[in-house]
Amino acid sequence: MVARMLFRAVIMGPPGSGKGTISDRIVKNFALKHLSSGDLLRLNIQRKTEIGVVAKTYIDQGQLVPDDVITRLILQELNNMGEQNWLLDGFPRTVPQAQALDEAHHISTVIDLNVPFQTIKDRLTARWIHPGSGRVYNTEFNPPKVSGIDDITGEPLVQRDDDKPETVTKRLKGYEALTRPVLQYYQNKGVLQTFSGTETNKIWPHVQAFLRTKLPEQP
Ligand SMILES: Nc1nc2c(ncn2[C@@H]2O[C@H](COP(=O)(O)OP(=O)(O)O)[C@@H](O)[C@H]2O)c(=O)[nH]1
Ligand SMILES: Nc1ncnc2c1ncn2[C@@H]1O[C@H](COP(=O)(O)OP(=O)(O)O)[C@@H](O)[C@H]1O
Repeated sequence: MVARMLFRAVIMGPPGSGKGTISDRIVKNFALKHLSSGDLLRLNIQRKTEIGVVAKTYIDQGQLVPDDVITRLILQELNNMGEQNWLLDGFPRTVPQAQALDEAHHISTVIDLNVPFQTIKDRLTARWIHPGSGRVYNTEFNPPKVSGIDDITGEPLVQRDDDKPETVTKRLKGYEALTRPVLQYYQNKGVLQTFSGTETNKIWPHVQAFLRTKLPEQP
């Protein structure tokens, strides 16, 4: 029997580069499961789990959560997902995380969103999220139908504590120091696909065309 090739992909890019927005479009067009480390951490914070309490102290400071904490959380979640195609968003963010992921799974594709930092700073102050689902809005780019209210549930939207301008600057510095080397790591493995631009609507068709070469599109 021939084993079915599973699609195991990662989407990377600085905070606010559009990983969540593009992941949503990917999930709507292709059959795969999306796992966002940020959403998972925020869920743990909301539920006040042990991991959530620890993670919050780092996230609110604009720092990365320690490698061992996030790696355990994500690898466990991937195990629960079993034999499915998946897209990991926000993990790995350091070389040790990428190495730990490699030991557990073969990653065939890494989508890198290369968006200039100035573009990002402007976007993040206008970001609003629905904490229950992780749905993301932007007061300019994709505003909710009713200001401050989630389109689907009617529940209130919130701004993320870590989207304050000074915290965003810290997160971007952390990205340069700790996450940029991960791009090199995947480049060396020959799996990195970089998509550059300042607008999601212009980047998305290129990502979609690329994925069509890898996965069947859903009707
Ligand atoms: N102005 C503008 N905002 C965008 C664009 N693409 C995404 N956004 C918004 O920018 C913010 C960051 O996007 P998100 O997908 O959350 O990025 P992530 O942090 O990489 O997951 C959100 O508020 C999005 O709605 C775009 O092309 N233009
Ligand atoms: N792989 C990870 N390693 C360490 N910390 C993480 C990781 N993923 C998320 N975090 C923490 O959660 C915060 C929010 O993550 P995320 O929602 O992915 O941010 P963004 O979408 O803006 O890049 C990060 O700033 C970081 O503190």
